[in-house]
Amino acid sequence: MIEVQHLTKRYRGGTAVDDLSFAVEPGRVTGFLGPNGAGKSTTIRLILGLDRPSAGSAVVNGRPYTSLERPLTAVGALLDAGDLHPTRSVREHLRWLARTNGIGERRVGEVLEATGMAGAARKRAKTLSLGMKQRLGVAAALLGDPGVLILDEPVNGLDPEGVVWIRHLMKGLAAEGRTVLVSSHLMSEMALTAEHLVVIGRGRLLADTSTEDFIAAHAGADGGGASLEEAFMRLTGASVEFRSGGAR
Ligand SMILES: Nc1ncnc2c1ncn2[C@@H]1O[C@H](COP(=O)(O)OP(=O)(O)OP(=O)(O)O)[C@@H](O)[C@H]1O
Repeated sequence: MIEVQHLTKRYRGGTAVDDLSFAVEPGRVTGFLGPNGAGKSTTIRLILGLDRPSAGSAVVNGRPYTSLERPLTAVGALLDAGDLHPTRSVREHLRWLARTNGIGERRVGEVLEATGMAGAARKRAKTLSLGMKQRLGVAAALLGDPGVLILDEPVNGLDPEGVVWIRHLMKGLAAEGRTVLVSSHLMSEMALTAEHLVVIGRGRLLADTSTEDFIAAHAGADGGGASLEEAFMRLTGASVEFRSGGAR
């Protein structure tokens, strides 16, 4: 379980996360949505102890991430899939992570199989496609068999087979009773994957509800046939900071 309470992060230029409170429950996939610049990545960085909050707190299983003894066995995270040592191979990267977290060698083989990366185990990081880097990032997140998974834009760069694979993977992890928080801009994919949504805009909480209720609550005047994309755009319209010319 992830609990965020009155979380605030101010930068010189403004406030990225503004008095944000929500909880991510185990046993379901929670989609973390918001327009560009809404504060999703900053919130995730604060949960993972990669940044310090200006105020408020974020805890995983009741404890700040930085106080977890073997963090990879509690929380698996995919942030920037490109953040790899360029000349290290796929297997070496996972071995290094396993070694530094007290995780046995056998688990490396298991996550390579689980992510479809076994055939690419000897490839160097710099030669991987974006989709393969994403798969390696997911493999690293799964390495410690954690009860909590945080995935920032995991669908980026995946081919259609990969999109279906990650969808089933996330649902399967949630069905095992794990806590799964996933950020994405792909509303059609989120509609298929996330049972619950936390939606933010300009660093503030806009909605914390089931996907079904979210769509129903923000349906158009006629009420029928609304998609998650339409509901999202209706709710976040006022929070969008970057709008392309000609867009409504
Ligand atoms: N290190 C930083 N210094 C200053 N401002 C920052 C920093 N990191 C993020 N911000 C600002 O905080 C706000 C939130 O950014 P963040 O990356 O968290 O949004 P996001 O919801 O993840 O956006 P996107 O969907 O585009 O990835 C933005 O206005 C961004 O410019």
